[in-house]
Amino acid sequence: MESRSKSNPQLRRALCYSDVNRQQERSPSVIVIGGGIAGIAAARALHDASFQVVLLESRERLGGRVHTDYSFGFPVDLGASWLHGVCKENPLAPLIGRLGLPLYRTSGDNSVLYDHDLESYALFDMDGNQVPQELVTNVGEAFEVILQETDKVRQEFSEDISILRAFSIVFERRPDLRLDGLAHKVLQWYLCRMEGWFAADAETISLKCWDQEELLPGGHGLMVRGYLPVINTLAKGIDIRLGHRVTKIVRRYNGVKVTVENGKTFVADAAIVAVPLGVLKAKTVKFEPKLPDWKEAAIADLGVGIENKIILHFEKVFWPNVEFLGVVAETSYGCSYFLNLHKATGYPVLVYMPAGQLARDVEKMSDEAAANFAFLQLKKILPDASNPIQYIVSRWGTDINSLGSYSYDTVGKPHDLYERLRVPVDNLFFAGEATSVSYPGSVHGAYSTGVMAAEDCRMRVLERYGELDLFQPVMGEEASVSVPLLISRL
Ligand SMILES: Cc1cc2nc3c(=O)[nH]c(=O)nc-3n(C[C@H](O)[C@H](O)[C@H](O)COP(=O)(O)OP(=O)(O)OC[C@H]3O[C@@H](n4cnc5c(N)ncnc54)[C@H](O)[C@@H]3O)c2cc1C
Repeated sequence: MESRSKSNPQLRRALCYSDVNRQQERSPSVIVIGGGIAGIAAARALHDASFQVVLLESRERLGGRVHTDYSFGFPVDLGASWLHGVCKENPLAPLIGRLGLPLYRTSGDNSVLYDHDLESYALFDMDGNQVPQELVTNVGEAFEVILQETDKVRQEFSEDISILRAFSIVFERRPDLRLDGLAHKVLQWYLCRMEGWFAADAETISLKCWDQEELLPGGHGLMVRGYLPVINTLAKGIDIRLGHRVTKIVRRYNGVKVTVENGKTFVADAAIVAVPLGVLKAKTVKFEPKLPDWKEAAIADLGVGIENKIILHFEKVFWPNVEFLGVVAETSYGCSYFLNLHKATGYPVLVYMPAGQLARDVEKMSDEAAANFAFLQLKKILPDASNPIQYIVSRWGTDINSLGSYSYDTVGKPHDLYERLRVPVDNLFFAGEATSVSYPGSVHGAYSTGVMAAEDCRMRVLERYGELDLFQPVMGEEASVSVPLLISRL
């Protein structure tokens, strides 16, 4: 047979063709739904493990809640912009290091409360007077004591309550911790930043669970050139279909059938569902048979918060040379936060970041009104501020591709919801930030869930094929190459 094929090129071609065909028939296949960091990480891993992979993404762009915009002529992130955990243990560190992407560290602290070091705090009252640094530091320390006291409340109460309720119990018990005047407003600002971390208001954040996520060492670093290069690198060579909004996922014992908006269908051995929690909550993707009750309950019970960015581009810098400008107020709702991108990138840009109810209210405005609103907050502290020359407004809460910014624990719901969201259902695997038990609401957490779902899927599919040793493990050489991170503080 072999010698015959050598002597007859036509027959040899035919054999090769049928070999390829057979190989392709045998090659396990997976559909990845959602082209955010989690979906792309899963697709990359399975592609590298010789699976046939197709990734279906509803938008006309990749990245999801990683969205680097270049319309100002330089990169600005409308979604994620920090690497939380600037250290080699961060699962994204090898890739960021290899790409030589610089990071600007805003904080060396590993807490969820401080994404900026205390010395870079520049807070102002509504009249534009800067709050003395000593007061900012003292109130910061008082805030930590209050949180320690809330821990005692947590131990005593069998039922979960909100962070806000816990604060008022602490103030009833420890009147000495109550602050007045300017100090009270600074405290509200700290609360406002805490709400920003969860993208939710203090009256909805769970006292039992607020500090359950893990924090990597190394503090918080801004991706100076934006997050998109990470997405683009991971996506290289993958069969990606943009503008493919999935509407239905049918699972059978021998595979899955996925339907997109225009009626086109895709079949494969398994699927990885990496759409946001907000999209799952909205039930715009139908599952057949329906998802088990425990999965549906987890989708319903886990919270999804809103944080937005209003990015203001000015002709030149007219603000103080600090990492951020904060406006303190009587309530956390009234406080403001402007990230000074000029510090990290050299471009004259301020990013206003409302969260929770304020973010929801700002989303009801037109882009122009939202940009004006942000500018008015700035005018309160810098009356001579010149008008922005350009602006961009994000709408993560109402965008049908996200329907929220990131997940958080709401009052009275168990912390194991993240795990329940992750657990596969037959040949459906789940990935995305809301399935990350250790690092929910983050890019590196979402990335890890993609890699993990890919590994679970690979094992499951290959067990069925009975060919476990034929394919490479999903974590290939990339993970082992270590290049140090480029970290700066200008
Ligand atoms: C304003 C903001 C600031 C943030 N800041 C930070 C930060 O500084 N650092 C950090 O670590 N994290 C941050 N995060 C969180 C981080 O961005 C997310 O945790 C992470 O990007 C989520 O990735 P994902 O893959 O789980 O989801 P996504 O990125 O949302 O990906 C899901 C994908 O599914 C697609 N999709 C939706 N519906 C369908 C459908 N029916 N069919 C097909 N595709 C569909 C979406 O278009 C999207 O591309 C921030 C988020 C926001 C919104």
